Amino acid sequence: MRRAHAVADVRDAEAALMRRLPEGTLMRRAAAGLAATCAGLLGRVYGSRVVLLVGSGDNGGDALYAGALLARRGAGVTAALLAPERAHPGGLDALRAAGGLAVTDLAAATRLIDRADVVLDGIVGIGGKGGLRDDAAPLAAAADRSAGLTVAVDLPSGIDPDTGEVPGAAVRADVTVTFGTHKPGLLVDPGARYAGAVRLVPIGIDPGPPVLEALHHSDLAGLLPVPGELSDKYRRGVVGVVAGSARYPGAAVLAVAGALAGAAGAVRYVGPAADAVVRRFPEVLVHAGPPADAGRVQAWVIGPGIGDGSGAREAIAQVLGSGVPVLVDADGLALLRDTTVEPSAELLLTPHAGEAAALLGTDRAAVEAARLAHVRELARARRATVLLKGSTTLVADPVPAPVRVNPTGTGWLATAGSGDVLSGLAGSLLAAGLTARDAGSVAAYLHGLAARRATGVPGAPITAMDVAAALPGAWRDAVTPG
Ligand SMILES: NC(=O)C1=CN([C@@H]2O[C@H](COP(=O)(O)OP(=O)(O)OC[C@H]3O[C@@H](n4cnc5c(N)ncnc54)[C@H](O)[C@@H]3O)[C@@H](O)[C@H]2O)[C@@H](O)CC1
Ligand SMILES: Nc1ncnc2c1ncn2[C@@H]1O[C@H](COP(=O)(O)OP(=O)(O)O)[C@@H](O)[C@H]1O
Ligand SMILES: [K+]
Repeated sequence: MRRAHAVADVRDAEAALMRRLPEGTLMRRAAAGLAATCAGLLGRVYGSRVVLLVGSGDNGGDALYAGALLARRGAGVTAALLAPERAHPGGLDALRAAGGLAVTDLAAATRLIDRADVVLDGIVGIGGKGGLRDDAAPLAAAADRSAGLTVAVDLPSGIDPDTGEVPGAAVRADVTVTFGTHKPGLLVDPGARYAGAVRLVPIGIDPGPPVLEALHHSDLAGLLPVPGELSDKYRRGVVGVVAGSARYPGAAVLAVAGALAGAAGAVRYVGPAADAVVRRFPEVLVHAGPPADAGRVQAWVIGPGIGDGSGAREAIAQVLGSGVPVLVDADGLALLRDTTVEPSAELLLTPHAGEAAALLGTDRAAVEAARLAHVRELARARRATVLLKGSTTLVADPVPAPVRVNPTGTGWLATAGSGDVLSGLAGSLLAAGLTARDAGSVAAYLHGLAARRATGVPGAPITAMDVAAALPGAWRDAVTPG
């Protein structure tokens, strides 16, 4: 599991450790990791051109000490000081002693950036508030234009470390070297898009419980169910899928395709698209009446393509009161707004940003700009586990717990119907006994992995059915050791 910690907890942990260590130890550890990464990126350090963007805090100090280490190995290092009178004094002395230069003329610095092999962004780190200030923004733009690599120190300056919000201009890094632990803003869009490849340099801190966690391949085997010797299809779990309509039979087929690739022993389809479903998947049990008399299921998926007619309203009331876990997606989410039935078991909602915005009474852009805040708010308000889809998929619980962030996926997943496959898959995992939190995050992981397998390298358009077809291979990948 990859974990990210709140800035306040990082600061407390750093303070606790610093009390036990000689002064400057943590900054030296950070700078050594940073310099080693830069050296690896440069290949040959001797004769290379390195520009440091140095702000007024310890983030600039890290950059200066790393610059000193590179200068000692023969790099030509120049520091552009954004706040000359407040630049880290020890770092500045170290850089000068190693033969590096410092400039305060930012126009001159911009010209150096144009020709740099590596630009180190030490403008701000976890102390940053708001977007980049006016004097720093042109340097960030120059680094973006330069053919050299931009390496962010701790995090790209201008992104909010705790949320990933990007309120103004920000540095676009190719690589981010972060210290001690990940910061949430490095894992959540839009901030994550600015971070490039993230490398973690351990500095020995223990910041306690994380606020964000990302499943790793090695976590999947422990979460995915495996049938035992005494399993039968009912013990493995039956997932009921209420999806599709005469107008949208495809949504039913896609949700069922996802459900069949999950862990349930059987899929029971309920709705008016049974013919289309059985033609494609003869193994599915079908029922044309309401969910209440469809037979036993261990979890329901309701919503894709069901519309907003009276049958759909009745169905959602029935499944919410059924006493088994329910996943609500797509049209079902709109119906949820008017439903008075209290869910009688775990509830998992799977909105995209637009659907989440409608439930929260805000607009899509607001949700996309502050995904973490909105997914938490929706989980609290609806007392449900919420899987917010999109460029960064997040899963939040209604009770305080780290939010899960999905590390897999590809932009090619933004294709019609892929969300239906995801809801079927997650529902199938719910029926197999996973909690809403695990079902949602494991489904997002496998779905993203399947999409990557389907699109290949360098990538090409894929359909939702391609994603469903790639799920068994993704599952096998995920449980293969090593
Ligand atoms: N505290 C520690 O023990 C360690 C801290 N380290 C480094 O120290 C950093 C944190 O240092 P600081 O607490 O000094 O904070 P920062 O260096 O992140 O920034 C603080 C300074 O930046 C200014 N500032 C805030 N927002 C700004 C903006 N939008 N544009 C321009 N300037 C802005 C503030 O006025 C303040 O002077 C970490 O990110 C990390 O790089 C590392 O050396 C590891 C150890
Ligand atoms: N920019 C993106 N990058 C990665 N994945 C994305 C992106 N946009 C959407 N997705 C994923 O694609 C799927 C689309 O689901 P959804 O929005 O419900 O579409 P549909 O209703 O057509 O099925 C979700 O799994 C979502 O997380
Ligand atoms: K930085």
